Amino acid sequence: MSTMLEAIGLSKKFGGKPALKEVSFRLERGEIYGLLGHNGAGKSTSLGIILGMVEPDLGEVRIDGVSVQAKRSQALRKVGAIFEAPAFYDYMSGWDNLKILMSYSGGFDEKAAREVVERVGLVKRIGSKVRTYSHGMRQRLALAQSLLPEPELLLLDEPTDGLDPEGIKWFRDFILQLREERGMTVLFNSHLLSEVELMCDRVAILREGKRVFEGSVKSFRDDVPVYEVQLEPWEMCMPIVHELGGEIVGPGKISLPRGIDPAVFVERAIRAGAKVREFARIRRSLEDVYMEILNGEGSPN
Ligand SMILES: Nc1ncnc2c1ncn2[C@@H]1O[C@H](COP(=O)(O)OP(=O)(O)OP(=O)(O)O)[C@@H](O)[C@H]1O
Repeated sequence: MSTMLEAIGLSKKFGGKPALKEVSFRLERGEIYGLLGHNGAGKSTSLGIILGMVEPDLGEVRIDGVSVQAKRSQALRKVGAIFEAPAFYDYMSGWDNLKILMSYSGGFDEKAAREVVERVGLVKRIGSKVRTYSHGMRQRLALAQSLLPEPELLLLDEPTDGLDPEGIKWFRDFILQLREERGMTVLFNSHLLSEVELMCDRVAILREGKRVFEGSVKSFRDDVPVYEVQLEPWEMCMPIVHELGGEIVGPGKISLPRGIDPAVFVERAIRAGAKVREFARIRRSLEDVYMEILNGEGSPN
């Protein structure tokens, strides 16, 4: 694998207030990477710096080895992006918008434009005025525009924001297919954790401008198992939790403390006179991990 994007020690202050503090991450070619965090955590600032639209106070971004800060247009040659609300001319058709956008950057290529329009499923409506487009159709047009430079790296700012469930699923399948067919590398930020979980290989979580977590979605799902046990009588729970740790998560239900061998826990519970009614390995979602980290319980890895 080779590195597609490197963000190295990015720091940025706005009016003396830090928005990013020494944030680094790296995307390998073909990776889908999610940038997560609460409102104001620094996600858009990171994307802005990567796109050369925001100047970092410190740090550098390299795309395929080329510095965005030193050689912006060369570095961004292989990049397609949807950043902030894409500005289209509402009184023109989707097609004419694409024509204009292409003419800004090297000239109109009808064949390439037809291909992207087909790819994003806008063929039937590409001749209609953008003012008549739904939010989902605008997003498709924005995606078409981001694909025009035949990018190897896509940067997407809240791409699923405001889409309906069908639109969200379409977007997910679309991105996964782009990666499958072209080895596309994708970096996006989102608040939709369930979607991020389905799409991303790795995620970084930012909190108040600092990167507080980076990890593979698969690893935190599989490597840090959480077990739940249902005991009877349920009154047994308190003394057992008191002795062995864990958390009561329902009547008679204990979430086992992390790191303890579940067999040891169950054996102790039985010895104490409890009956084990249910025992389950719980799959932790990205949301669980996100909440744990941002609520300050520390990193799971
Ligand atoms: N142009 C700017 N001028 C002043 N402050 C800014 C500017 N851009 C961002 N900030 C501040 O920097 C911090 C990080 O903002 P940023 O937009 O990067 O967060 P975010 O994680 O993208 O948030 P959201 O999820 O709400 O989009 C915030 O405190 C924000 O108010």
